[in-house]
Amino acid sequence: MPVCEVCQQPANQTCGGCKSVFYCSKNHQKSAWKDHKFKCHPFEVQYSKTAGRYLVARRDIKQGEIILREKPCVSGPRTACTPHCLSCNKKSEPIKKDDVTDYYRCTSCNWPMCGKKCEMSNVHKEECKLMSSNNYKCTITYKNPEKAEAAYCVIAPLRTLLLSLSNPEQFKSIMNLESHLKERINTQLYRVLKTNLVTFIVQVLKLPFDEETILKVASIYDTNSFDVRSPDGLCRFRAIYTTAAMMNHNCTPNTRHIFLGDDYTLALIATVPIAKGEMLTATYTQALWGTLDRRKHLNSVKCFYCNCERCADATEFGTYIGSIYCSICAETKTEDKPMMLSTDPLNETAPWSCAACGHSIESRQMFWGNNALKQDLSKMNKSGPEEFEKFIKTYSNTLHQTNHLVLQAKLALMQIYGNYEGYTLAELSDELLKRKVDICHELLEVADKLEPGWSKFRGTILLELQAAMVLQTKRDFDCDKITKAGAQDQLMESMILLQEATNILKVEPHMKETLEQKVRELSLFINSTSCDDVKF
Ligand SMILES: C[S@@+](CC[C@H](N)C(=O)[O-])C[C@H]1O[C@@H](n2cnc3c(N)ncnc32)[C@H](O)[C@@H]1O
Repeated sequence: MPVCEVCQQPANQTCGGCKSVFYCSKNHQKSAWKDHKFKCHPFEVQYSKTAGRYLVARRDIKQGEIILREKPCVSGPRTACTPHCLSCNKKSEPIKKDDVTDYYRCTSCNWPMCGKKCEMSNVHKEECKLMSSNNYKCTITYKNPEKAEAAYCVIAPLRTLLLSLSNPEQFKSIMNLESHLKERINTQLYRVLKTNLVTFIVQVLKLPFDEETILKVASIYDTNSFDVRSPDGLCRFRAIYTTAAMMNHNCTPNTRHIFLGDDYTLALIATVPIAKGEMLTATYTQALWGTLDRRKHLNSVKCFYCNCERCADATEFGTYIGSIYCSICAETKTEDKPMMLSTDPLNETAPWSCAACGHSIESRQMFWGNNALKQDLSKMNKSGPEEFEKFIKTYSNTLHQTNHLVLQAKLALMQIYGNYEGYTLAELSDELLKRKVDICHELLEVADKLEPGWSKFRGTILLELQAAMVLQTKRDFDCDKITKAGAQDQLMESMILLQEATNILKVEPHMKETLEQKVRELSLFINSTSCDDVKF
């Protein structure tokens, strides 16, 4: 018989939030809430030999439910980044004084900061005192503001090490996280850290930590930290959330996370219904990467090979996102040209072959080909559609319509058509408007398979799609391509998409009001179309 959390007497009522504690009465549940609310999670930590600790649902979790809210335990700049303020993490803006351009700098330690307020902030106080008392001054110069500065690699580990004095409990919980130091220690990055970071902590700041502890902290960051960005994209840093860090990876995750408020509280959201006993998963990679790239990335930055259902399926749930057309069968005139597929997707060295003609290539050739085209994509002029459209056309004999590189080009096009200068929705020709709608449909079909449910990816596509569809309906009606009843049906269809986009995205910072406004505007418009004399 379970016992009451408060009085230890037999209890038959359970907390509905976590289903893990019991109470004998409503009164005792109420009195315990002020402490329990910080521990009331609908999940628990379990362990497996192959994947370490992971989170499992203790009860059924609804789609869209916020599963966890957690404040960062510790945070700091990324290992190498362009100058950012050490306090508010905002990208540093140069200022011009007496013909000299430079950043505002902390008057004690010389690190680029925003101004006096940031310089005096609590987050910077301790590290600044320590650096100044050891006569250390930051040597970053204002030369190339876009250069990633390796000097930033010392700050986040330093802050974590200082926690051992100011908050030993928190320090302990961080040191308890997976580090993979053994796998990282002989890498190029850790050889550099051994010189830079360890020297800085031990010799410059004269702190009493050994090399292993210092590198373990760096390694814990690399394994567990979240890449945090402010909604406007100006602030970027990494932070450790010790509970969320228990979440394992899956290439088709069932959660997504957002950062809320000035303190960047992490909110974890269920993107699909999660049944009691199921693992809660996040993705540590990109949905629009093929299996070869995802598994290589996970192995190099998180030290494991993913063996999830998507990785094990050579077709990646029928999307064929990592595949290319067979070069031997390329001339086939049919709609379904044969594709090259990995003969063993969980083995990155396995050859790729064509089921139709048996032609086979080494996986390294796939890597090289992917890398070369990825480089092309990354260098493209992102302010207009021309280069992305040309890319898709140029490689249409090799890359099929849902190949990952083509999808990345289409994602860029979805954003450009309808949003960029010269390509706003109203400025798009009928042909380009149709192009936008078609691209959105294609991306949505892939998103439904690879990031289903309430993922941000699906929400964003739905929002773009409905806006383009509404305009297309107006234009089609105005030139008598469709009847009024047909137009109303299409608008209702757009409304369904908009409502789903709203459900998915309204939790994102600053999105709720804009989305609700869009729903109001579209419903007013739909109502107005029922008048007899309507002109759309
Ligand atoms: C952020 S931690 C997650 C919690 C971790 N399992 C632990 O015990 O602390 C990331 C590490 O978990 C492990 N991991 C996460 N997802 C995994 C998966 N799908 N398969 C195997 N290991 C995984 C890897 O060791 C990875 O570096």
